[in-house]
Amino acid sequence: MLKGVGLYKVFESGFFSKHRIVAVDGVDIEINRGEVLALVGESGSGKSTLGRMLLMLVRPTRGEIYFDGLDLVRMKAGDLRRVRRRMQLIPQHPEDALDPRWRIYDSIAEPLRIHGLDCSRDIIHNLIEMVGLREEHLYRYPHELSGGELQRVVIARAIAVEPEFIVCDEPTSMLDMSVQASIVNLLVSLHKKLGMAYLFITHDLELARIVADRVAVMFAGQIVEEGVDVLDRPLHPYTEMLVRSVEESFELTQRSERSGCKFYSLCPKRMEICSDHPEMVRLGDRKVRCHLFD
Ligand SMILES: Nc1ncnc2c1ncn2[C@@H]1O[C@H](COP(=O)(O)OP(=O)(O)OP(=O)(O)O)[C@@H](O)[C@H]1O
Repeated sequence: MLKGVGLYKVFESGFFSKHRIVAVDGVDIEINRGEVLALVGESGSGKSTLGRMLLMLVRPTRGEIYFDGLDLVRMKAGDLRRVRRRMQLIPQHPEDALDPRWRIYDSIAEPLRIHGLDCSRDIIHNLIEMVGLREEHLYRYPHELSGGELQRVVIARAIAVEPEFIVCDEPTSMLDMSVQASIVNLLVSLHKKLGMAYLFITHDLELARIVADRVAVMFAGQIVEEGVDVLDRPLHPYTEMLVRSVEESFELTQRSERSGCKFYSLCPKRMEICSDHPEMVRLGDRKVRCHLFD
């Protein structure tokens, strides 16, 4: 359903674009209809940039994105606006998605109005119930809701337009432990009921295990491994290290501009050949970018 091919994103800043950050470095990614793909990796590995690129909220420096065969990168702005209804974002900070001056009712109705869909009272009331809130919440302002309630509102707003694909970008990481589980349960139950596909971005490996059909592991802007039981049977040395030391923070040189494998300097299994760039290798239902499997 959604496919990214050879995606790169370079951020440039400073005078004469002196500073270059390669946030996404040659990613191929595919998400099937109704599937949950978890995207895991440490902070700064490029997960959010990749997620936002797939929604065309960030324009790729290079590469292609296809949604149901439609070429999003070359699409005209008006057509892209129409396709956007079918793809939504649930961001890490729910307050970013809501106008503080608007009542919750208007925030949920807004995407329906924009896309010329039915935004009658019954529809809005049904949406607020679907996310486990009550009618009274509709008439409050964002600052009158808790973090968990705000995230439920953002979810209601995202599902209002009946999307086929949602990027959930660390949707629970800013919430108290006590409400995290209830938001995950809500997202899982909505997925079962409505059947949309999720790209579920998280650095919480346990959460990825619970929600995902498939997991992709990102390191330094690249997907280094992808498949069904990646976290239980890791092949790439980086995934092994990530699984083993979930609680530790590695000293990573993530933005290293060296050629060859990005994980070279940290890899306990590096070989001479690893100074050459490794291609993604397919092993049954698994893909891994490592010379150990050439
Ligand atoms: N708008 C931007 N301008 C410049 N650099 C950016 C921009 N957005 C992201 N970056 C840089 O790109 C890299 C990847 O960032 P990104 O937010 O995609 O990583 P992430 O894996 O989602 O991290 P986190 O888990 O902390 O959200 C980082 O080095 C970040 O500083």
